[in-house]
Amino acid sequence: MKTQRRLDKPGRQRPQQGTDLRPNGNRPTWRDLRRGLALLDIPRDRTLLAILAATITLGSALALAAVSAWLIMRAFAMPPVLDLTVAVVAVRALGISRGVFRYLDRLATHDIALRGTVAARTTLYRRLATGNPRTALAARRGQLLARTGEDIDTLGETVVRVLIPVAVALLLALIAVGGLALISPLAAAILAIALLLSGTVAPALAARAATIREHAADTHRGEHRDATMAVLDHAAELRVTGQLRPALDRAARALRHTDTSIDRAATTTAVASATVPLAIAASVIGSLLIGLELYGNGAIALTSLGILVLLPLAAFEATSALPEAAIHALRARNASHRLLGLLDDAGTGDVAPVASSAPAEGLELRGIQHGWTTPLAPPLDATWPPGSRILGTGSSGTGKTTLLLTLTGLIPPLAGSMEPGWAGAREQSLFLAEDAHIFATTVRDNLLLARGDATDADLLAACEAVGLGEWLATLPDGLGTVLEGGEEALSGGQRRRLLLARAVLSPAPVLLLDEPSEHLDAASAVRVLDALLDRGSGLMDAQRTVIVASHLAPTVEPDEWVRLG
Ligand SMILES: Nc1ncnc2c1ncn2[C@@H]1O[C@H](COP(=O)(O)OP(=O)(O)OP(=O)(O)O)[C@@H](O)[C@H]1O
Repeated sequence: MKTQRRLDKPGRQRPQQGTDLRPNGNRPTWRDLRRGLALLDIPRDRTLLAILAATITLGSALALAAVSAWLIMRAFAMPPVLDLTVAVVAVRALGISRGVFRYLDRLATHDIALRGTVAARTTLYRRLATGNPRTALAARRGQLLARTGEDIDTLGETVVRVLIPVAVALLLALIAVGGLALISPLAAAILAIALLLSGTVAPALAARAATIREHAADTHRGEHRDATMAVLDHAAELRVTGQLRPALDRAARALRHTDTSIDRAATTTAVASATVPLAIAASVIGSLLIGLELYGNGAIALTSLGILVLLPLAAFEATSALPEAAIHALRARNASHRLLGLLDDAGTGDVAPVASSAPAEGLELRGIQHGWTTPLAPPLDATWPPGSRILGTGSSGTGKTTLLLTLTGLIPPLAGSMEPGWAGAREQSLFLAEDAHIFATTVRDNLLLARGDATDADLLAACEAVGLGEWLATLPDGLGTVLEGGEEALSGGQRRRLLLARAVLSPAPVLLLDEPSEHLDAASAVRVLDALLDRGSGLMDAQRTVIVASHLAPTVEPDEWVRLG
């Protein structure tokens, strides 16, 4: 009995949510985060500037607290007003410098983060483009988007949310403790301990709570959802086989575990949240008691007593950002782990990109078996000299696209070999995927992708050859017309023809086209297929090898049929 739905095509792995385990099962580590941060290429000098600006920002708050305390206490003694003016001006200056330096700090940190994400994205794109093509082909589109989008953003934010705040908290703690030590070393020691506790215990607890929550979301909530869906989808069968009660119990148990985990996470979060105010209270009360005693003995002035009490309040501003930093560090560690999975899978990026001017050598297949995990067809032996016209047919899912990807050298075959080899195949061929991208730019730029040095006359001739001449004549700016929204600006048939024009323009000696007639009306579809398979049609140079995958039957006879399923 089928109790679980499988939505993916067989062979494709569903990624886990949250704490993403790599396919080989290993878990994210802090080393992953270090390697991930290296991708950001963080410049040392800019980072130091950002830390300086952020420290001055919070340092201004600290100094503001000290000067205000002094001012309050001094004003209490009602001195001549001129005694207070310097302090009053200092309070204003510190208030302004705080705002100014916060702005500079934001500019500097965001600059580092944004440059970092650009660097990481460039590395990832380059690796995907030039590394093992199977990595990008096997990943689902959503997965790639998440890695290149969200995960790299999370990694970039680590600069703003973790690295700079931790460095600033450390610096500020040193300054505050040092400043307080000038008045009372004992009060400074208490402040140091309180800062250490709130800077380590609270972040550790916050991170622990986040891990518990994530684990609950990954496992128990997933179990609950699966068990509930099984009951909802198969209640009748489960009742007949006596499995309904155990299935309901399973769902209830998973829900209980989810609730327990969430409660545990909430308790841990509550303790983490209480740690910082408790540390502040301990430090302030300690300072007050020490200060009162010192003041009573005449060892310090009233103004120093004020500073002793108010300074610790401001000293915790930097540490209070650390629990959030710890949670983000965990998130960035997981993102880094997923990214590195993709990068490592893609390899070192030393596979040559497709060069389209290689001479045609033809193809010689010896026992090729194509497939992702298991062979999709019996071994294929063939000799296709330059200029061959080959048609791969078969119903949906029989492996036509996979065969083309294999012959282009984009995914390795499960068995067999090919002349001119896989790198050679990549160099001499152009694969035109069914869903090849149309960019939201001009018609010209969309065509120049296939051959950068083509003239407007070449582009117009290619459009004419694929039946886009009339359409092009109606466009306001002809080749210069921008396709707003990319493929949304085109009908399905126009899109196919534009892709076909790319194939016509491309100088690659071997062309592999996946369903080139899709979305065309029935008569045009067969006409296009015939033109591709007929060497004399003039659509493609007679010396180019054209391999087409299609579920349609042409009216001309190709040089060879490859029948799949
Ligand atoms: N990226 C992938 N990763 C793993 N398996 C895949 C992948 N793409 C396709 N497959 C599997 O390979 C098999 C053949 O798929 P393929 O897309 O080659 O068939 P097709 O004949 O081109 O189908 P269609 O006519 O529907 O496009 C299917 O079982 C499919 O699930």
